[in-house]
Amino acid sequence: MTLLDTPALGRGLLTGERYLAELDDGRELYLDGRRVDNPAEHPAFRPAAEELARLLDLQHDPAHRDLLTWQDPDTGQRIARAYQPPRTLEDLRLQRRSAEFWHAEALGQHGRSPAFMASIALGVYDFRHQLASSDARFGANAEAWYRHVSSNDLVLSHALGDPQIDRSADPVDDPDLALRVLEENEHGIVVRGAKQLTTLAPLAQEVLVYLSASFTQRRGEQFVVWFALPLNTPGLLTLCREPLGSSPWGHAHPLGARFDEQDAMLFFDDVLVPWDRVFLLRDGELARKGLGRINAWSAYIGHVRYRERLRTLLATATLVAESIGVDGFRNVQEDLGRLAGYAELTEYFLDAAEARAKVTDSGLLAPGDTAASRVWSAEVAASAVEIVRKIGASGLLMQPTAGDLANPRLRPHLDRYMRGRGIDAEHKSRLFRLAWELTGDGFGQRQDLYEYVHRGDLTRNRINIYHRYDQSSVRERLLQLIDTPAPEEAQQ
Ligand SMILES: Cc1cc2nc3c(=O)[nH]c(=O)nc-3n(C[C@H](O)[C@H](O)[C@H](O)COP(=O)(O)OP(=O)(O)OC[C@H]3O[C@@H](n4cnc5c(N)ncnc54)[C@H](O)[C@@H]3O)c2cc1C
Repeated sequence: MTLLDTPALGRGLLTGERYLAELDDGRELYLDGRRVDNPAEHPAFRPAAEELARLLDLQHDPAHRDLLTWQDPDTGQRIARAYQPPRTLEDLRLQRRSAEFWHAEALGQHGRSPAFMASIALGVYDFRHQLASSDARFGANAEAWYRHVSSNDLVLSHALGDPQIDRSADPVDDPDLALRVLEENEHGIVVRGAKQLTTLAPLAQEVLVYLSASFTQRRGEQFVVWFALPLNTPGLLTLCREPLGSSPWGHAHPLGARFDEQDAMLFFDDVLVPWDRVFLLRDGELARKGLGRINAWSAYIGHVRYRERLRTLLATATLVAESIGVDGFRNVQEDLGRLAGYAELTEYFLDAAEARAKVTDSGLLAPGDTAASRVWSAEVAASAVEIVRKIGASGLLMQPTAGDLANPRLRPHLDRYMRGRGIDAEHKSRLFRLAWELTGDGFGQRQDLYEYVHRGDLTRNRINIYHRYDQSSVRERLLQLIDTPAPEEAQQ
């Protein structure tokens, strides 16, 4: 059956159980040089997969179902809220509230929540008429794929970037530098190459492959392609990075243990992409135009997550400050105020995206573009983390392990000298380890790097804002002022 025959009713909302079972799909997944048969059963992936499963189950909880899901009036089927095509401001705000719920549960640590990727699938659906203008089949494919992923509630990942081999070279001269279309045949296109860094790929069901802005401007049209594939497609290899979620030293790594989404390199070993899964081919202009369009909702959902991450950093910094009695000092309160200001600003940006929402050519309501807020988010990310590190200082490192706390010879010393203000040594060590996970250890560093780069190249984003910002009226006024003699000059 091709995607175009996808029935209007899929298998419906995922349950945690179905999600975990479907990860056992025979995909070619590698960790540390070894093939992983089933990520849901592997100790490096299981905790994060189970956390996703727990959150997916909340969609079925009568207490949350109406917020997290939407009943499609045409089919009667419930789909995840993020897959709902929004037509009114109320629809958009419900998507925001639903994402707020998920990201509050995940403390802002899920960059690739299913909702984030669902909103990109929604963007592909919204852009279908433009895709059809390039090739009628591609518009129909985009619509069928959206129906397939939304009605089956699939967990998705996305891959945009080329492998980091030589950024000064052109793929036309060395085709390994970018994923390319090797041939077109009656079944589809055959692609060869790699994509660098696809978050959640080991725990997702499908990957959407497209291009970031700079890569759409390349010379060879064979490098311009958008498509989607299940992660168990023959010839598709997924290589994981080193896991960051577990520690040999036991207690209190609550974030890494639950939220290490994994990042992966994808190798396409002459992979056949069936025609019904191709959305765009050899059209750089359209790919460039499409990037902002298909990410309109994900930028909004991504901002909801960022707000929650800032709120988590603020609450952690406050708890740490209180636990060592520095919360009353002016300089510490100033830093906490700076963090609180960041969190508050993210809320204004979300309100602005709603206030500037526009109806697209397909009739959906897309959040307004607040590109400057995305640049700002990357700019302040490091300073938000820095505040927690500054307040926690040496305590972020020097905490007893579970073994230390269980040692009767050490324990009296720990209780006496490693307690905090009003808290015992064990609670303090758990709190500070969480703060270290957020801001210092491998997991924290990964989250920090994510914050800096995941919105795309900061330099390019700043240049884009500069180019599109309308300065004409103030320029005009300044030029008039320069050309008009000042009163004292006129009298001379
Ligand atoms: C944790 C994490 C998760 C991510 N998740 C995803 C994901 O799910 N899907 C996905 O597609 N991507 C993902 N990314 C990739 C992310 O989008 C890229 O890291 C980002 O776009 C920057 O690209 P790069 O890492 O290849 O850096 P490069 O492009 O290699 O840049 C390296 C440095 O060189 C500079 N540079 C590069 N080219 C030029 C040039 N032409 N002129 C001047 N300076 C230049 C850059 O500014 C930068 O400082 C993720 C990245 C991280 C770290």
